[in-house]
Amino acid sequence: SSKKRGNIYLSGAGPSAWHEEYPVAKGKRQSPVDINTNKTKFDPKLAADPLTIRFSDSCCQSIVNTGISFQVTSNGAGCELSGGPLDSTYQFAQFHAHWGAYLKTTGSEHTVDGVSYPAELHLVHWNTKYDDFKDAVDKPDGLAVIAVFFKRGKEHPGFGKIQDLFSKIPAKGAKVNIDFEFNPGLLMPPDSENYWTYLGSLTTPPLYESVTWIVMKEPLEVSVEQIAILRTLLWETPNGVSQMYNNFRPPVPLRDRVIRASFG
Ligand SMILES: O[B-]1(O)OCc2ccc(NC(=S)NCc3ccccc3)cc21
Ligand SMILES: [Zn+2]
Repeated sequence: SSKKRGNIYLSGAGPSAWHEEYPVAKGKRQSPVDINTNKTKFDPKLAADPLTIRFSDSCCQSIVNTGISFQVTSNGAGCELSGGPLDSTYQFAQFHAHWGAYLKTTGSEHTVDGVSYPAELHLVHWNTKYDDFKDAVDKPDGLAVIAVFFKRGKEHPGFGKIQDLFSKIPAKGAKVNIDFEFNPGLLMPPDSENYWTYLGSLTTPPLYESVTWIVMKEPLEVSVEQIAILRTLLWETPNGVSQMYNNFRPPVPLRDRVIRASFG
């Protein structure tokens, strides 16, 4: 039943079976991938035209439980991305995350030299050459996503303000307004100059090959309790409603791609 199939990670064989319904899952520019730092290529052009990341205090409107993550949605006002690998201006649409299970080291989608982080944040932007997000979402240059790894360390009070809303979105489709100022720029690591970039895809069905990935080299520190709080979100599983975790796609083959680095 559709209820049973509700959870794309836990129904059937999970991510390894997605190709049955979405053949593009075995495509040439799928994500996530392992970032083998011995095979990345420094591109001085990326440093010559620095990535310009602009966020504002007034750009986050609401938070929703999508059934596979939380999602903070934005009308994009004053939040734009350009430069670096991008040939156009991209507007901020939403951020969400992927994470692992208690006491496990997995959780992120991208890995670095085969190593996972406990969680990975995605800040999603769409190319303003298109009319809107839905028009951009399946175009080869349609989306640009900033990925920020989470690592266990000191508490991140800013992210904590978003997590305080989790109890208000207990089930798939639940949504509340964000009635305080939250600048997503708070979620960027101290050094956001150093990143890797490559052409890839959505990491969840429909897996559109429409994403220019910008993966920050430096992780963001959050507390171990904050990682645990991610798992207090709830989702449907074949065995009923339970804690949300392991909502990540493991890395897929890089195929004929080179990951470029903005740093030497
Ligand atoms: O790979 B990601 O998890 O991180 C980056 C990212 C961006 C977007 C999505 N998926 C979306 S927006 N699907 C809904 C939708 C699907 C098709 C049309 C409109 C709307 C997933 C990811
Ligand atoms: Zn994502």
